[in-house]
Amino acid sequence: MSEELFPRPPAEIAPGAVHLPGRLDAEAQHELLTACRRWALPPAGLRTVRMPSGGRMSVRQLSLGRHWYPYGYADTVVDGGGEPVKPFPGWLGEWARAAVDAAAEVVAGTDTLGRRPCDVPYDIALVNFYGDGARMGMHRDSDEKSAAPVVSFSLGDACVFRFGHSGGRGRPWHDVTLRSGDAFVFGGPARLAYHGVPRTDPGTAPPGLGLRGRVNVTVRAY
Ligand SMILES: O=C(O)CCC(=O)C(=O)O
Ligand SMILES: [Fe+2]
Repeated sequence: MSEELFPRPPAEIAPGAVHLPGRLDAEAQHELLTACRRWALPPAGLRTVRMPSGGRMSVRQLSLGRHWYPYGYADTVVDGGGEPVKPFPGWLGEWARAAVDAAAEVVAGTDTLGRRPCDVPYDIALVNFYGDGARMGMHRDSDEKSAAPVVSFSLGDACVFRFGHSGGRGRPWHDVTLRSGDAFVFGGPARLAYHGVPRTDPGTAPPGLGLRGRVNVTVRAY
């Protein structure tokens, strides 16, 4: 990304966890954001997630392919209006597989991210919308049966993405800044690591994108 003051090379944050800065160019970011805006409309659009504890997530969310609710997957919005979930688009699976292949280049010499080229049948995406002040606590993505890598794409405001380990929510962890267009892949030994978003940095979205806030799309295989 030429406008960055300091270069941001791809980096293996932990074994199996790879940050791919600037993975999506401005056109791809715009394309993904346009799709997110379409998906966010009802039915089965953006909603506030209620936790079993009675609290609400500050992040608003929608699902594609299968509906995620705390804690499982369903074909319909079982904790909302009961509508069928929107389909998972094939092109998003292609983007995810290509990102896994790019991440595998970074960890070349290890097979932590599975077979090359990536042949994972990605079929689920969670789209998270972070308004000012929204955050996501430390958690694991553990409701999928598949051990395939998770691929996340970020749009809009930058955030601190906290990536820990599978042994618990606590330290050690790495804080990584995810910016608009970045991808983050976590598989292999990192697949069940705890991670979260302690904060976003409002107002840091690329001016040309036309987004206030942050959108994150995580692609998974069920
Ligand atoms: O917003 C992010 O970057 C992370 C989202 C996440 O961890 C999730 O949807 O499970
Ligand atoms: Fe997650």
